Amino acid sequence: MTTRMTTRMTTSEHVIETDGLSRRYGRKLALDRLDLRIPRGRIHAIVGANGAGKSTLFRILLGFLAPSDGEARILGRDSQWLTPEDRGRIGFVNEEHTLPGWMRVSAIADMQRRAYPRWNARAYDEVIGHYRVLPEQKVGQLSRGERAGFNLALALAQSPELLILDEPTLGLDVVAKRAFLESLMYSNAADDCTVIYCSHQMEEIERVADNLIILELGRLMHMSAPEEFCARVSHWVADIPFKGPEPATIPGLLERQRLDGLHHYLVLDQDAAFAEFLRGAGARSIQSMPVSLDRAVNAFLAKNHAAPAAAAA
Ligand SMILES: Nc1ncnc2c1ncn2[C@@H]1O[C@H](COP(=O)(O)OP(=O)(O)OP(=O)(O)O)[C@@H](O)[C@H]1O
Repeated sequence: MTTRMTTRMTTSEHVIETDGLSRRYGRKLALDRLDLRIPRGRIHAIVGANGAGKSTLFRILLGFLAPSDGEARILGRDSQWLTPEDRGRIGFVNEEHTLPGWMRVSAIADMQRRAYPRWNARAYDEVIGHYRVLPEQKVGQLSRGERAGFNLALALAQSPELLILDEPTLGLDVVAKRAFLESLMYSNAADDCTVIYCSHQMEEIERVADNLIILELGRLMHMSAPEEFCARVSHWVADIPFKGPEPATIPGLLERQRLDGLHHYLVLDQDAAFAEFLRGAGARSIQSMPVSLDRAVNAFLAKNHAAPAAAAA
């Protein structure tokens, strides 16, 4: 009795739960004992370098791939045993925007309306209204941006509890990307569901995400509000004669550069004591400044820094 109650409570709090989730492809470990809890509500961004394991994670969560070890639950269900009803509670849009090119927009929308009992025509109209998509057009005739918008309209009209967007704007130009983000951010339907947004586009993450999840080599490296992550990374500029300190001795070093005779350091988890370190290395002047999310995440990923995961929000 107690166990069942606990299970139910956990499922209402988290849309995604993985415990020791691993996935091997031959000798390659794509997910490495991943423990991830994504709370219900809001927009969660998953970022990671190429090969970090994001697509593998989604494929397991959607039940298309089996774990090698561990467990994955989505909306409280074991991802390997999803029923059609469970799947109806999950919307999924990826970069391929795979819909039959020969079918008309109106025919697909009708088909989806019949397939999903909680079909929300207002949400569909609201999102598709951002695009110049005509009902009589065939999917194959739509531009990439229109196809992305059409997919988003279909996914949101399904009234999903969870919407997974896996690089939805890949290959779109700046105008189409903006249209996609705006139609997502201003959709009332998106307010009612938890969104998981996977992208390499940091400016998109900056605009939409309430929670930033960083994966690296199949492991959880960080999870917090984006601004909290930004606060972990600082940029220091020091006027140090000659070479400056040895990289291996610089605490938290992510990235260093020498520009116009000044030493620039991007460091992780350093406070005022870092100025002391630079002074000790012979710095005559020191300046510190905040960094953008884009720079912070890119430097973090490039460094392959083995920081412990922050506590789940
Ligand atoms: N079918 C497969 N067979 C062998 N190795 C695979 C297979 N699919 C993925 N991998 C490997 O698993 C690792 C994780 O791949 P995955 O596609 O999940 O990463 P990703 O984070 O989605 O990358 P990207 O950002 O480039 O899409 C990679 O090293 C990849 O080479």
